Amino acid sequence: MGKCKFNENWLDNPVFAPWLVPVKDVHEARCKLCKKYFKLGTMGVKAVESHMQSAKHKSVDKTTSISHFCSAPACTSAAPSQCKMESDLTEMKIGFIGAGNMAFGIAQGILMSGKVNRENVKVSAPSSNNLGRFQCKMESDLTEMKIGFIGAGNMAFGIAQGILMSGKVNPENVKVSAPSSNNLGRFQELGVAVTHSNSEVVTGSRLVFMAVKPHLVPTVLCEIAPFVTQQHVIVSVAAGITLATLEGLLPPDSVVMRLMPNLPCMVQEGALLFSRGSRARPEDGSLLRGLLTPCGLVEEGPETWIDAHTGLSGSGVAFVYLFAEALAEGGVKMGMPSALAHRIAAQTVLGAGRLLRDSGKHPAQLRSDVCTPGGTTIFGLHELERGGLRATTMGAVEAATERARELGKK
Ligand SMILES: NC(=O)C1=CN([C@@H]2O[C@H](COP(=O)(O)OP(=O)(O)OC[C@H]3O[C@@H](n4cnc5c(N)ncnc54)[C@H](O)[C@@H]3O)[C@@H](O)[C@H]2O)C=CC1
Ligand SMILES: O=C(O)[C@@H]1CCC=N1
Repeated sequence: MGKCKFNENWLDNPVFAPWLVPVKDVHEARCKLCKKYFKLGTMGVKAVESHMQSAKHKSVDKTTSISHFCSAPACTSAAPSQCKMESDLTEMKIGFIGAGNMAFGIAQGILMSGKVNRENVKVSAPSSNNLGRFQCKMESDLTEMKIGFIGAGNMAFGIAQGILMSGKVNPENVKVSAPSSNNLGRFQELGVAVTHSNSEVVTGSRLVFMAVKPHLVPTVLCEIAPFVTQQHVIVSVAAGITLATLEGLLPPDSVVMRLMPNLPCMVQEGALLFSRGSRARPEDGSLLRGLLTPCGLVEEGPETWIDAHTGLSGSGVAFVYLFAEALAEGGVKMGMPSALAHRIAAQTVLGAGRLLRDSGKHPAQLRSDVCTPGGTTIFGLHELERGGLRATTMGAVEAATERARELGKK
């Protein structure tokens, strides 16, 4: 999916106009009230709406709370004063005749305001074709959804932090389980509930992330199976563990998905790929995507890609860290203070990554842009080629992918 650009028309929206500012990078925008840049990612205007719904923004933008109702695309021409005439939105019954894109856009906008009660909205259409997304979207109002994590390790924390930073998920609706209290403190600091009981997480959640080490997944699935119903969505992040294994150990008709995230979800710059199990509907995929979008790039693909993504990106993060460490140590070897060299290496990796992603250029093109003929870079690149960096890196992705496949067979 392409990355969204800033649309000048958004500035005509009276709800956005008081705070939204375009910036040099067309894939970003700035909130002048929060003094914060935020990415448009693949969400476009939804990212703008999402920022507007964040706790931080709401805390500084008290004056526009009523006009948030107008944030749906179809409401952009309505003035805030018109909206204020509707004094009791929570009680109002709202109907849509027709379930097309415009109805969906308006419904989504008014529900995101949090001021309209989902139960008070009804949609009619002659066929059920378009109705699923209304049901899914209404049901999935993320602020209401109960989310569980089984396993309180690094990856569970990364995802929890990513989704909570969006402000869309209420920390009170999140619960995490682990057998010991060792890792639970940092979750409590996020405001989420903790327990030692996996079954308590399942019974109290609609969507459950299975985030234990792969070899523990079968044991934990058998433990929770009696509590899993068709209303649950079980999302495993365990490397290698296949959808067939997950479905085979849970009750028939369980809705299961397989997700491979990576650690930068923690800073909302993850790269995530998921696959739906045989009983997971497209709406379940949309639900997961909607939930995880604040964690970074979220893609859906066939299950055969998940192990490759594990090698390329799940593990790939560690390969990049190794390279960053080596860059810094090169600087130290050449006489630079260690702390400074590591700060510069981190910034170099970050800057190179952002330019690669945001320019859309092939890495070979950017590499060529850095190389002055007869200059420093080509001498350095020659050394890397001599050392087989490219082949070694491809081999690392292959080895990690094969290991994921192997884990899945156990
Ligand atoms: N760390 C990473 O960068 C990534 C990890 N993953 C996957 O995420 C999963 C978790 O990995 P990490 O978070 O790195 O591991 P971790 O070792 O940091 O966390 C595992 C957690 O599971 C808990 N646990 C152990 N037995 C349990 C049980 N019976 N019931 C409930 N919780 C139990 C542990 O107490 C710990 O909190 C693995 O399956 C891994 O393949 C996927 C992508 C990236
Ligand atoms: O090393 C592992 O097995 C996990 C999966 C991908 C990243 N960490």
